[in-house]
Amino acid sequence: MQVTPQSIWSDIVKIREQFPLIHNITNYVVMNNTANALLALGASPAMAHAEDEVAEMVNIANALVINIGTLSPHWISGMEKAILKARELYKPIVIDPVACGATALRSTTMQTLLQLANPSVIRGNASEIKALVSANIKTRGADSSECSDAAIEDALQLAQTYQCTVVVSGATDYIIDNKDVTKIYNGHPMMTKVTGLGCTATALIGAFVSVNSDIHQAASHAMAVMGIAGEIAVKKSVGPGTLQLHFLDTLYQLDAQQLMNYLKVEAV
Ligand SMILES: Nc1ncnc2c1ncn2[C@@H]1O[C@H](COP(=O)(O)OP(=O)(O)O)[C@@H](O)[C@H]1O
Ligand SMILES: Cc1ncsc1CCOP(=O)(O)O
Ligand SMILES: [Mg+2]
Repeated sequence: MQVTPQSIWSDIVKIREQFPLIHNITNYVVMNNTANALLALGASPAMAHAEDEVAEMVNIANALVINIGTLSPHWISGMEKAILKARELYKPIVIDPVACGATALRSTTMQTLLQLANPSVIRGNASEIKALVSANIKTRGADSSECSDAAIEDALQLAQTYQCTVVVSGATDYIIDNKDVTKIYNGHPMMTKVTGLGCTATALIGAFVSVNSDIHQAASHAMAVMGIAGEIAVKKSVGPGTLQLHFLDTLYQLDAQQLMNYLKVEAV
């Protein structure tokens, strides 16, 4: 398994040709942004959380993204139904444990959903990944209070527990499973000043796993695209407001040459 400009580009072409439907049960804060990011990449987003329709939506979707950013009881039931249907149909499930460790509701819900889901990928920042492993870790909210390097051991443990790929995002993005560790060095600190770019990363992972069954490679491709689009967009931006706009436009215009010019990856 390698992560190269060519391997990333090959997946982007597939996404743009196949227009995969990505079903997101996500949060109020980022719904619009993540839908737009999926469209800009070339995928087709659907945001649906009602208990009465999620199974039908999963039925036609190519991947399911579960994000616990703004939880409530009915949403949790919807997430459970969607997960059960996705498992029945062998569709990939990607999980974002937003602010896990900040409140008991988030931590307990996440444990229940993870056991139910058998996820393909869990993507969080360092604080969230650590909180998933140790119940005594308390986080301050959606933003990480630690560097991604601090969660490598926890990510490995999580990957072993759920037999899945774990992504820890941050200055360096770590993509970790039982066998491989991939590090992506792309990105820019200003990305942490735009709410929802972590959730966007998780949604893009959904798009990549829908066209690439090598889950570790697909997740690495998504994080590389996030970082590269972020870096290019920052150059055109004067702050987080314009970064949000330029990020979408850059994603839409991303080409093979830019991947060659910008990719900074290391496989361990
Ligand atoms: N210090 C940083 N330097 C470069 N890129 C970063 C940095 N922090 C986060 N990113 C990038 O921002 C995106 C969102 O990641 P992150 O901020 O860790 O997620 P979250 O919003 O869930 O906390 C990712 O693509 C990540 O690579
Ligand atoms: C701020 C906030 N609060 C609940 S969900 C959410 C968005 C978090 O998005 P991200 O983790 O991608 O910054
Ligand atoms: Mg997040």
